[in-house]
Amino acid sequence: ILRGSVARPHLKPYMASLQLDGQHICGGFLIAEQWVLSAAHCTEETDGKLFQVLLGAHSLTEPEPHKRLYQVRAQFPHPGSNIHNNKDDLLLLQLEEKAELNADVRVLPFQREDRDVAADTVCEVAGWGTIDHSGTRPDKLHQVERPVISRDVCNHRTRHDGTITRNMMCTDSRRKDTCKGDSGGPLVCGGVAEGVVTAGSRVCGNYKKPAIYTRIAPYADWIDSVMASADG
Ligand SMILES: NCc1cccc(NC(=O)c2cccc3[nH]c(C(N)=O)cc23)c1
Repeated sequence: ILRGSVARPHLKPYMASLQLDGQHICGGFLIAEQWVLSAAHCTEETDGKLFQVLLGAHSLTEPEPHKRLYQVRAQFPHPGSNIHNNKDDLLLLQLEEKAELNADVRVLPFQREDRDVAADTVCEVAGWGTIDHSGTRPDKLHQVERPVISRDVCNHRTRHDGTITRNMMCTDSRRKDTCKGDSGGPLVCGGVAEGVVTAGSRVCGNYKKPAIYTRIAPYADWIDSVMASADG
């Protein structure tokens, strides 16, 4: 998160850190007791290894009362996701067991009504992604508020030039923005997850490249079917 602030500890109890060998790779969030939603692109450099999921954390390194690292039973990238574009950039992770819910570990509801969030709506995004252009990685969760921009503005020739589909949404990226390592985290508007951070053009903090999110509502049926099929 560029030019945001340190989040209030454990006030975003749905936040997950997807890790490999103890290193934060991507964000994610708890959508059910045994399920985390993130971005499919996060698996690009994992060489087929399964993530571990850290829940209940504010600091990535310090001991905290309800912090716990969960093993992942299975990962389900959306079948339409691919390395060449941002389409269907969603990843479902089934935890090895149900997460223990408490004050620091909570499920975040996601939007099921497929209707665009109005432009200028101020939403919030959090993550342990890089906090400056030198690529400094924070120990503590950061957050930033960003206004939604319309798909027409985001698709302007000088911005994302028509690549933003109706399954994506954008927020203004002038100065304050998401960045490397924030992918997979939720864009929260009015207490509901409306989008999932996608790296898009990988650029951070440049107003010409607004941040891109995969809208969740269009994928509610896919999410429900994967959870139902795997839960048995
Ligand atoms: N503001 C939009 C936004 C949201 C989330 C992430 C990103 N930017 C990256 O993720 C990124 C940036 C720079 C080098 C990079 N290399 C790699 C990589 N996977 O090798 C990713 C990146 C941008």
